[in-house]
Amino acid sequence: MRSSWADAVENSAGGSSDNAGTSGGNERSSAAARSAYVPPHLRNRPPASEPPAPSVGGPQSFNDRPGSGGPTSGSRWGGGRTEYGRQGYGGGGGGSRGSGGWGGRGGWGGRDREVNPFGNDDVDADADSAFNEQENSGINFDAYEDIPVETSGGNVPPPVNTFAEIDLGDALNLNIRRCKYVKPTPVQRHAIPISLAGRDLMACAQTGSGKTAAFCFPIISGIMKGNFPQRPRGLRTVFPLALILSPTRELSVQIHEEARKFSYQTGVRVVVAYGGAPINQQLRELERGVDILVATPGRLVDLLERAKVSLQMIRYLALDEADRMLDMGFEPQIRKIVEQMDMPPPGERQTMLFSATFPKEIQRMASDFLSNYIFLAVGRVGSSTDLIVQRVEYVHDSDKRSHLMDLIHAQRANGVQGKHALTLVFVETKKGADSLEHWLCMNGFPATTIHGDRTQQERETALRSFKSGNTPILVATDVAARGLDIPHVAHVINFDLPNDIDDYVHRIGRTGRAGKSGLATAFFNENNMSLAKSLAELMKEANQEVPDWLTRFAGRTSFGNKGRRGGGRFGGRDFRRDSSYNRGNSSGDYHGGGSGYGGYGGGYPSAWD
Ligand SMILES: Nc1ncnc2c1ncn2[C@@H]1O[C@H](COP(=O)(O)OP(=O)(O)OP(=O)(O)O)[C@@H](O)[C@H]1O
Repeated sequence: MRSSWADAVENSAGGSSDNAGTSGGNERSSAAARSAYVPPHLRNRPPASEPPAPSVGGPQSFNDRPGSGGPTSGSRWGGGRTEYGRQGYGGGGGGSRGSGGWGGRGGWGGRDREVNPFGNDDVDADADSAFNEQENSGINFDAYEDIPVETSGGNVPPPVNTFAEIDLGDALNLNIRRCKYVKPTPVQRHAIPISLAGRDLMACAQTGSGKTAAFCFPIISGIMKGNFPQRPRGLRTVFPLALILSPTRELSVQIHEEARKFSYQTGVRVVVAYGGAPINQQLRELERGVDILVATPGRLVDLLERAKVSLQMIRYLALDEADRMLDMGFEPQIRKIVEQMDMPPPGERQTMLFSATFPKEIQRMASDFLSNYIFLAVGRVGSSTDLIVQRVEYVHDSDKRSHLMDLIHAQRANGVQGKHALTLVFVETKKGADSLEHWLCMNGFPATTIHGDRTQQERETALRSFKSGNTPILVATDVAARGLDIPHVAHVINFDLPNDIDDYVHRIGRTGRAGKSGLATAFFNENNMSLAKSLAELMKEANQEVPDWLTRFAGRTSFGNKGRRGGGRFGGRDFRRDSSYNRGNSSGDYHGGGSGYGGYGGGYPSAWD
């Protein structure tokens, strides 16, 4: 235990045992309740029942739970915090500029006016000044300059250094300037030319490094410029050209918001569909036209079974958090969507898989969805960014709460508090999240929680209150571990460590994003021994100080460490380069790519940047 933090620890303020069970709170839990397959003759009937529409939340005290009390004294922490709920996310944007260039149910219809997602009127002037100042949203590009990049696959298109080098189209370029993106991040430098060249891609890049834009830009640009067959008209079924799948509702909402900014005034219409929100509202948005559909798998399967969406015109498929989408929880739904409905097969669509982590076994499975693909790794697969200072402290379960309080007090004493210092606390169970949130509130720390047992409206309200700084502590299960881009998360605390090192990587990746620094603290004890080796390795790779006691635990193989991160810092990432893979695929054309896939050291082209 570090003395600087541990010195302040006093007697435990009451133990909690939040470690039991598993985390939940994603589409997995709702998947079981999905309606059964609807035969064609019953399709297009109105759905039998709808989930109730979320009510508009009013002002609430302290956190987002009615009746949740707590001390009201203290400068920033006490007092009645308010969260103002609003209607849940309904789907695509609001209107249209009327280009409607793709017929059928794509593009913006003539009647609608497209709402400006940048939220100001004088966007052009704003964009120009931002461009001229050569400013950006604070991203520190120097932090990324020395990151090694590996690509493997045949005929890899060269990377670019600027957005100007790529012909994304004027309207999209203007939006990039409106977003204040001055130059591409490393993953964007490589991934965008690969995708624009029409190649399938499996891309692995660190958390917070700009993967969303890396898959959105080529899709939007491709739809803007593409010459697609007329989509059927007059049916109650819509035919999107692109599908972006993500594992959680909140992440789908976030991707939708980003994609709407990137596609503003391009004529490309983006709609989101996710579980827990009224389906009718989403159907209305779909019927107004959709080019890019962002969805969670469960809600999409529902829409497909109701024949409200057809995938037969899909030209672009992107899986964000692809390893999560293909793990045991989601794989059946993903296979159903991608392989068993009407989506064109690999080779006839372009497929892009993105994540910060990509275990080999998942890569192997993912190759089913790809054709002659390029593998791109920016930094080591599954590594954390050096921008995050990682601390790990030995804390018994019974001491965790008092230790947490000490950390938060220390933050306050250091002046790191308020709107610009949000703290995200990860716990293992939904019950544990509720209990810790309640305890924090009772002790004068404004906290809220997000997990799978809360209603979608509660989840959205909690997230909004956290983002705004009204409730600067968010207690979360893994539902918030992936993809969420929340500015000002200064500290991620793993109150309960996850069982899998990749989950740890995603959790701590909620801080230290887009070139900014962050802090991650983990409470480690005897329950986490199986993580000791991979955690010590990960920290070492990221140039972090590894406590001696953790190194000792890591050295004890009897704790069942998997140690699957071994093999050198920058080597052996594309599973196709493994000798075992090549033994089983001596033809070398497993991916339909024909020649060039000779495996590691055997003609499998690999380039380092
Ligand atoms: N070229 C750029 N210039 C400046 N900021 C950028 C650029 N590209 C992306 N960003 C910003 O960087 C932040 C992180 O991007 P994004 O959420 O896409 O990361 P990510 O790689 O998908 O992370 P995660 O692995 O956690 O999902 C966002 O706030 C985004 O707006």
